[in-house]
Amino acid sequence: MDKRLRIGAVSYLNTRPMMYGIHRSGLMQKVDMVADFPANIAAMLLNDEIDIGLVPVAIIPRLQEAHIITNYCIGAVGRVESVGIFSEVPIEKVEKLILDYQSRTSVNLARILLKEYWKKEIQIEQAKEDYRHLIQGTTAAVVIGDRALSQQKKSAYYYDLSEAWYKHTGLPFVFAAWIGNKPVDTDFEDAFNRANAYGLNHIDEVVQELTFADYDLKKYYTQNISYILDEQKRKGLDLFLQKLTQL
Ligand SMILES: C=C(O[C@@H]1C=C(C(=O)O)C=C[C@H]1O)C(=O)O
Repeated sequence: MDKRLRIGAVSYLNTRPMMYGIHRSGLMQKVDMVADFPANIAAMLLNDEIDIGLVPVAIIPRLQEAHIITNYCIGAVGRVESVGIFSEVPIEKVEKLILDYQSRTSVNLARILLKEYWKKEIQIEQAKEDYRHLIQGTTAAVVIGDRALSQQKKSAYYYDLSEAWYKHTGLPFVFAAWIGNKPVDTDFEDAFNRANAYGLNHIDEVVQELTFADYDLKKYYTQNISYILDEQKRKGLDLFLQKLTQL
């Protein structure tokens, strides 16, 4: 039986190098791809509407089975530039934090860092729809993805959560990884690895296809997002999952 695999990916700019490789590989004849914001891809994997997703790692404990596949992820070693707390006042003065409805990992990272790194208790509110106009006075918000790259031009203060994590733990951070909710055939995983690698080896071509005024994408893909899921990233991921249970 030849069942098509259903794959979900994050629709942000940060996945474009991976998508470049996947779309140019033979895999597209074997899979159905959907793209959406991270919280929606997470819900699809949890509901078994997809078999593999580039999902926020914070949902790993909620999956009955979580198989991390490929050697690639959406990670960062230090500043990521697209995940942060935005505010009009310094963090010491912030009284309320609104959490991005598109995120599952970074909103929990913000809560961990507020507790352990900034050592600050504040009122937390979950956003339901666009909320960035509410960043005013002592109300701050977590914003992720392309909107965060643009928000840096608008808000007076930006606290990069990957940088804060690095200062706090000395480890890289993994935001999202390719995760299957059932075992994945090794031939498929090998081909998927090659497809991701192909895209990451063609960053100049990826950048040429895109127009984005608010940030230098070549810099974003080569100095901010760190795509290789190596030992240090796995350590960072394990530590994050451990801290998540203590929230
Ligand atoms: C680095 C990023 O990582 C993202 C953050 C996620 C989250 O907070 O749940 C999920 C997927 C990633 O694409 C970003 O969006 O800028």
